[in-house]
Amino acid sequence: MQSAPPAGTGTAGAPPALTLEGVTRHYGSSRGVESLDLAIPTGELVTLIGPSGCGKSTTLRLVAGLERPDAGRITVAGEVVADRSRFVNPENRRVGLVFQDHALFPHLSVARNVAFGLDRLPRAERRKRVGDLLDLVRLAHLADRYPHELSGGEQQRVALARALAPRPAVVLLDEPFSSLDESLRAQVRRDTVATLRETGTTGVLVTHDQTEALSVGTRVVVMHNGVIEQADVPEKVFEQPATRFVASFMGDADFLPARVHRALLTCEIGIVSTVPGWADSDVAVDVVLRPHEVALRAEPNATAHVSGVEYHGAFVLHHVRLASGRTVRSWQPHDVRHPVGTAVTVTVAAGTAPTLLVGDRAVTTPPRNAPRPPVLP
Ligand SMILES: Nc1ncnc2c1ncn2[C@@H]1O[C@H](COP(=O)(O)OP(=O)(O)OP(=O)(O)O)[C@@H](O)[C@H]1O
Repeated sequence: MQSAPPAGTGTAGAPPALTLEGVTRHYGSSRGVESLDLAIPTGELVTLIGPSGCGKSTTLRLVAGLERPDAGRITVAGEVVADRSRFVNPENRRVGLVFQDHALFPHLSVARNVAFGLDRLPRAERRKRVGDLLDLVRLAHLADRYPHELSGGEQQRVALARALAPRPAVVLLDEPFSSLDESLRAQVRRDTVATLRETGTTGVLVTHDQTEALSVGTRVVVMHNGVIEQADVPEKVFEQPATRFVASFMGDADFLPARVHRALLTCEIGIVSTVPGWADSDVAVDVVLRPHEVALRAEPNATAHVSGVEYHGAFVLHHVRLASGRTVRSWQPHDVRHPVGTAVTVTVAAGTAPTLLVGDRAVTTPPRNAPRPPVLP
């Protein structure tokens, strides 16, 4: 499930900055990662997201050379760094690392931290490179300080400068903002992304935060149980999730049993939409409804009732219990609040083209051998 990279990245004719082909790593009987396939062109910033234990860190460790794959091949800027017969040590891969805790050397000054990976450069060149990097991350005035004399955001910028200094082909960022408090986080994230873009650096950024994954990544890779469920541009991952898992993990989603009959999608709440190209179908599916697509109208005779109201500031999330006992959620503007117990009619906002699932997979064309909808009495 891989898509073409977004326009504007990659260098014509150049190999991808990073390629994983069939990369597998098991730990005894537990699956770390399984058959990962991914190609990241130069200049892309890919975000890697998934629940705890899905294999994100294992993927980074394999690329960094801190682990060996059991099978498959990893290529960095056209050079095979790991496969069945070859294993390049971490220090000889063109891979930079930025960790959550920054992992700076406490006994070295800022400048010497940044210079750490540059020992092969002549002294004058090394000094120039360190100066350029400190200018880039706006820390030249703190070059002689030690890590404990820096704020969390400054430490993170030093870690980024240190990772970029040897001109890596790829920088791996393992939850780089999670130790920063909320107010600092957004600023450091903006600075980091700007620095990566300015230097044209290819990045893989692991995050737990869906908004971060969608807003920062030129492409988002969603992992689950050691496999890649979907790798695509953020809009596709959110608006056209490939699987039930991606639909529920990336944003809020409710699922209702539905039917596509002669190109008309219906479910418990009535007609949802037309489904072009399904004119000859009569298929049972599940429809994915996002709370921002669900509209409510108070109506005394309606069979659905508001079962919960959550105030989120700008918006109010309404939980609605349908006649079947199933629940859907609806975002309403902050000045709309239907009290618990209100009878409401539920509809889907005009123009919505919801995701349809057969089993756990999204379908865009009428599936062969799809389940027939139950015959209603
Ligand atoms: N050294 C190890 N020995 C045994 N099992 C391991 C080892 N490292 C990872 N695993 C297992 O491999 C799977 C993937 O772990 P990994 O650390 O890559 O997940 P993750 O997505 O990074 O999780 P988190 O978000 O919690 O950091 C998990 O089931 C984990 O228990």
